[in-house]
Amino acid sequence: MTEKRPLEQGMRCFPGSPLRGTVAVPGDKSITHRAILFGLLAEGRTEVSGWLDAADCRSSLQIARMLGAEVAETDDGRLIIHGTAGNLREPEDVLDCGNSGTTMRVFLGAIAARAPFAVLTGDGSLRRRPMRRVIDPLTDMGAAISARSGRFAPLAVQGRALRGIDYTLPVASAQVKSAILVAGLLAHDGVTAVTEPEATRDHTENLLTAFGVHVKRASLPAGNRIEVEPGQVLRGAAVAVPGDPSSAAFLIAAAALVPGSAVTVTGVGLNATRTGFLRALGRMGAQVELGNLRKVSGEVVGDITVTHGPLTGIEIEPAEVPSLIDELPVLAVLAAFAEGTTRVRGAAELRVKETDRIAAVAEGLRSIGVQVDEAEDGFTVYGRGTVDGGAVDSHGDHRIAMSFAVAGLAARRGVTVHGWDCVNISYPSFAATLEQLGASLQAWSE
Ligand SMILES: O=C(O)C1=C[C@@H](OP(=O)(O)O)[C@@H](O)[C@H](O)C1
Ligand SMILES: C=C(OP(=O)(O)O)C(=O)O
Repeated sequence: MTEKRPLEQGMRCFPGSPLRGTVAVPGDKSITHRAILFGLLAEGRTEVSGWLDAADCRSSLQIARMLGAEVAETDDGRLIIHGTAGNLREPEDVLDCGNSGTTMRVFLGAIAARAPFAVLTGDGSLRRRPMRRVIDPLTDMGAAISARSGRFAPLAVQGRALRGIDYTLPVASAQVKSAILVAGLLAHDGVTAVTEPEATRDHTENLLTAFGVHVKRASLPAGNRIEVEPGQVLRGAAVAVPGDPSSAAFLIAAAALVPGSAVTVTGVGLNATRTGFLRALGRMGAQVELGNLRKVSGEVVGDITVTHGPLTGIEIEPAEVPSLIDELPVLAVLAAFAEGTTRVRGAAELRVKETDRIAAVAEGLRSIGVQVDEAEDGFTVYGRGTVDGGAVDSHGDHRIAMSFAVAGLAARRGVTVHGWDCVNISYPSFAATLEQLGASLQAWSE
């Protein structure tokens, strides 16, 4: 799990003054990836405001350019994309997805249907993540994809005319759902239908609609069924990306933990497939208020205000896991400061993220004096109201680094996070925003 990483930043996070103020968070990572991909596939001009300028989305942007999109970045932070109308160019070099699972899996759906030949790779973490989950259904659609050891990146793809598929997701994954829907849309013939037994984030469905695609959605006893007909043209669109609720979760958690805090995070995406963390926090007894609710580019957006207060342990049920999957590490930190036991089950997917997040959460919590049990599909945290502190390894995983930074703001001795650079994957301004709210942090080079 540990890789030697040269010249990284570390971060010391101390308990101190209350966190107070009103801040915004950077754009939603999932929506930014999709806006870039659909801008590449569309006919005409796509304008993306509020996009997430962070390493993962830069991987998507670079790949979109290599596949033929013309992209300009304006001084006021918009992307102007001139699309290819689905005629992808053969990239001259390997497509580097960096650390981004979403880039590799979702772009693969388009590449398998339309790029003459392409090779996708990524960093050491991404090259260990499972790819059969996208390779198998795309192969059933007629795709020609070769993978290292049959299941890992690098992936070599020879574009083919694909046919539609009727597919039930074996794992609740929005990335897999999106890859299949995109491939289905670009297929030569046949309707594509995806059934998801558990609801996953539906930004692909919402954004395709904004690009003029007819997406049929039904809620059936077996789960959501989403259908697309091939041959539909994506038309360039104006997309306003809301703030990322998964990034906001760290600020919200910090405000809930640090005595005397009151923080408002504005313009956050509140799509119900993403708000499981807020619901869980409410069950823990936190004071969470939503305001200024509105709809922007097909997504519900609003402001979240959180004030500090005592928390109690809760149960996270398997069915709610997809709605808070990326927030589970920071929820584990909240659980450590709560009174009582918090149990998470049905979250085996955490083991195949940027690192094994179950192992990393358990190791990190133990390093700061918290009792925790690991299960194959989750963890149990024994909260005692207070936490001692210590030093934690991020394992190069942005969500682990930020979760333990939050712990440091409330732990008696603070927390030192080794391997801080990875925060640039999704939230480069995280430390600056915490400091703006009044947090005490100290960076150093390792
Ligand atoms: O579709 C997406 O944008 C994402 C889906 C989730 O992954 P899975 O599809 O692997 O569940 C999530 O963990 C990831 O951060 C982003
Ligand atoms: C799992 C994540 O992203 P990805 O799968 O795109 O690497 C994440 O951001 O927590």
